[in-house]
Amino acid sequence: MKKIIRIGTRDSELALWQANTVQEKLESLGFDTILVPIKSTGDQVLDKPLYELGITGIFTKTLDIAMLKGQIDIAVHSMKDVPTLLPKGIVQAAVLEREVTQDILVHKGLDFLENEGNVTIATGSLRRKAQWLNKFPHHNVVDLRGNVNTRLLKLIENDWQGAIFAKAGLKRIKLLPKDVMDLDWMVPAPAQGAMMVVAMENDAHCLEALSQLNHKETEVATAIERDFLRTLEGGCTAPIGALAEINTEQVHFKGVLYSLDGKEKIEIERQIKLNQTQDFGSTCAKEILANGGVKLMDLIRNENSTLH
Ligand SMILES: NCc1[nH]cc(CCC(=O)O)c1CC(=O)O
Repeated sequence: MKKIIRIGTRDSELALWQANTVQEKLESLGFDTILVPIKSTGDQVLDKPLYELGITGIFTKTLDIAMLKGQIDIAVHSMKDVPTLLPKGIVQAAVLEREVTQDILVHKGLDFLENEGNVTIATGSLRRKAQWLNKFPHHNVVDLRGNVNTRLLKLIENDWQGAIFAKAGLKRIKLLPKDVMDLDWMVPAPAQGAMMVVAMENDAHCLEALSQLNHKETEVATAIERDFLRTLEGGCTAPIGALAEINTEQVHFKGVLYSLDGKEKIEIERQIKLNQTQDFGSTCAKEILANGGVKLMDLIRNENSTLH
């Protein structure tokens, strides 16, 4: 009998769309699959403390646990939500071709850009908040959480001028409004717009199947961005953006670190040959750390610990 690949996914509309895409690709290659939607409650218990297994990401934790318990074979994630260090035993098995990378502002008219009055923009992301405040220091930025659908509803219900989203997410579930503002000046999150599929490192069958879904260019670009993030953050969340773009034989990289209030910014922009990208992301991060980044990261760590 053929082994059926159990595909674990969160149950938001975007997560299901992404898992369906992986399912269709595997099926068209001749693999048998089944979707296993799992509520992302994060409160399931294993016989070992989570930190011992290296389980951290709030979006990925539930699926990691299901996989370690043997309830699913593979899991599909938005790659930008995946912590840079994977839990023991779980490996990156495929990265799918990237969607558009940029952030967008969903708004109710752009007259606020000329207004002197109170402007309120909503986002739950430190990175987006810092970059917005750097450009518009007099605006208010308020917190906005929940999945994409919830956040769109909250924007409609509240008296805000706009909210920031990843264009890829809204495009995928066909909720991208006609007149959004592309924020091309905003540096996206590392791996934004890409999907990662993980599997158990000893599961040869799934690893072989998933290798056929891997998109090499996206894998290279996201590896650079995540190396940059891993070296810079050291396990703490900070306003960090990174984008590697490949044009034939060249990679163009831009990385930024902001203070939480957006007033300070350290950035790096570099080109490198496509065949020389080994350690490139972490080299760029080390340069930021040497240019005042160590001090800025210390400050962010202190402010984060007084907030929580
Ligand atoms: N943090 C939530 C999240 N994770 C992935 C996406 C969108 C898809 C992507 O960026 O790959 C989103 C929503 C958003 O940022 O607006």
